[in-house]
Amino acid sequence: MNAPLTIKGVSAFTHGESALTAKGLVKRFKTGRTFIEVLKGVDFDARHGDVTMVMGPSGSGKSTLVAALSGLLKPDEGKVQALEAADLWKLSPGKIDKFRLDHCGFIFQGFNLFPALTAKQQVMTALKYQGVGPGEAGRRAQAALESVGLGPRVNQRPSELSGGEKQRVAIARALAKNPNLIFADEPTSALDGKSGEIVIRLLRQAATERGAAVICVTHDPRLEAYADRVIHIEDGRILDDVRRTPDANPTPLSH
Ligand SMILES: Nc1ncnc2c1ncn2[C@@H]1O[C@H](COP(=O)(O)OP(=O)(O)OP(=O)(O)O)[C@@H](O)[C@H]1O
Repeated sequence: MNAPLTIKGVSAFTHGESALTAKGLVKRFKTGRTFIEVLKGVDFDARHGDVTMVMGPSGSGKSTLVAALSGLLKPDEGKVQALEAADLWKLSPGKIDKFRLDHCGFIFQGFNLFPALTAKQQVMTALKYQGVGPGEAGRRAQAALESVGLGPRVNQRPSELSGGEKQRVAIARALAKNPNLIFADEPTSALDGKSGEIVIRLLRQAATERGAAVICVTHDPRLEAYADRVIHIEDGRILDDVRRTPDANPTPLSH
């Protein structure tokens, strides 16, 4: 699958082409009087069309790594080249925000939905921030929600949705803007097997069909079946990095 793709806001790219390259990432946190080094010189890269899983024990630095790669948390040392940004952390804070808005989709554990908004309004709001007009935003929000199987739920608020449905709204919101980079941090951990499977399949689809580079932090070894690459991190260092072929028929997560 090598057809060049054109995605809104970015020049054509090809499956397998580099989407993001980080070199020598170091992050320290101050705890009391001492500093703990959570990332110890991490080199990382991700390609268009790949689902890259980041796995490792609790506290190993996975979320910190994703935050540093995605412009959410400035590393103390190192460089992140992402899409056309040669050095993300050299950009002004406003430009980093704009980069995230234009190119990144985030799917985190807590859903981060606005309690007062319906599913459709959640997705529309994200698109409006990007400058999409209300009519177009409405159409794209409806389509995104239908694509995650929430067509009948578009007018429901978070309190009226199950955990799995909320996570699907968060995915629709992240995918509606056609992001080139998708960062997911434990996207299935709060979900039952069936909902988790829908979520990981949608991420797989975004990589395969749209050429998004999906970077997914997980504890769940069953998600490996959907990955093109599995990176193990321990104590702030990458231990191994294995390329694989995603399973054609992964075992259902509900089993
Ligand atoms: N803002 C912070 N201030 C101080 N320490 C922090 C901060 N954020 C993270 N840490 C510490 O950094 C280490 C790595 O945290 P991180 O969240 O990256 O790990 P993780 O691998 O994602 O863990 P988990 O799988 O439990 O989510 C942990 O020891 C954590 O306590």
